[in-house]
Amino acid sequence: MTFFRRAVPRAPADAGPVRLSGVEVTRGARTVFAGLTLTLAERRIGLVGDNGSGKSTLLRLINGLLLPDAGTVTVGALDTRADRRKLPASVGFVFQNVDHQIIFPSVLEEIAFGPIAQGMPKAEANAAADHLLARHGCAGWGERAVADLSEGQKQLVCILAALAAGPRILLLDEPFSSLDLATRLAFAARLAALDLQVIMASHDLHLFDGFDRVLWLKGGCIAADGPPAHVLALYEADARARARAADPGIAMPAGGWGGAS
Ligand SMILES: Nc1ncnc2c1ncn2[C@@H]1O[C@H](COP(=O)(O)OP(=O)(O)OP(=O)(O)O)[C@@H](O)[C@H]1O
Repeated sequence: MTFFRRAVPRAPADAGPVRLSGVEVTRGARTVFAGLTLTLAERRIGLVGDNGSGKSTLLRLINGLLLPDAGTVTVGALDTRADRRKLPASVGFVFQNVDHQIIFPSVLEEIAFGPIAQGMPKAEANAAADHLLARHGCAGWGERAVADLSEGQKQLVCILAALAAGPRILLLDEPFSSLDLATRLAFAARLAALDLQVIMASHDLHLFDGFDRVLWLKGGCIAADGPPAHVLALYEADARARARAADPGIAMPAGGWGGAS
C-alpha cells in the first residue's frame, strides 16, 4: 500500500537490517543499556516490557534522536552517528507523547512537512496530504489547528505525518493509546498491509497479533526474544507472578496471552 509517492529516490544505503552492536546508554544517573547487541530484520517487531525497561530508548537509538555512549547503531549502511541527517528519509517515528512531535500549527503543514523536506514541491505535498487525510476519514482536516484537536486526533495526525514521509522503517511508541476503537482497528489493519518494516512498543499486547517477532525488555536486557505467542506468554506470566507477590490476596483477572496464569 502506498500512502505517498516518495519525494526523492531512496538511497540504496538504507537497505538492510537495523543493527545495534555493543550499545551502552546512560540517561541521567541510570544505565539503560550496558552492551546491547541486536539485529532487527523482521518485517513486524514488537517491544514489550515494564515502564522504564528501555523500549522508548531503543526506538530513539534507531531513529538517531539518541546516540549511544558506546557501541554503534546502523540502519542498513547508515550509521546513526555519522549519517544522522539522512535517517529521517528512511526512518519514520511516532512519539509516545504527541506534543513532543507536533511542530506546526495546522494539520496540513504537519503532514506535508516530511515530503517537502525531502524535496517534494509544496503544492504537490499539500495535495497528497489532503488525499491522505481523506483516505483516513479525515477529509477537510487540513486547515484545522492542531491545538484544537483531541489527544486521539493528534495521535492520528502524527501517524499520518510519519507515513507521509514514505519511510522504509516505521517506529511506533504506544501509537494507538488515545485512538478510539474504530480508528485503532482500522489502523491495525492498515499497518498489517504496509510495505515497510514496523518496530512498535506497546502495552496493548493484542496489537502484536500477526507480528513476526517480539522482544521483552527487562531492565535494559532482552529477557525473551521470539515468536509473539511464546514471548508474550512468558511476559504475562512474569507480570502476574510479580503482581501476586506484591499483593498475595489479589484476585487476578483471567485470560490474556498463551494461557499464562
Ligand atoms: N530524558 C530522560 N532523562 C533521564 N532518564 C531518562 C530519560 N528518559 C528515560 N529515562 C530513563 O531511562 C530508562 C528507560 O526509559 P524508557 O523511556 O526507555 O522506558 P520505556 O520502556 O519506554 O517505559 P514506558 O513503558 O514507561 O514508556 C528509565 O529508567 C527512565 O527513567
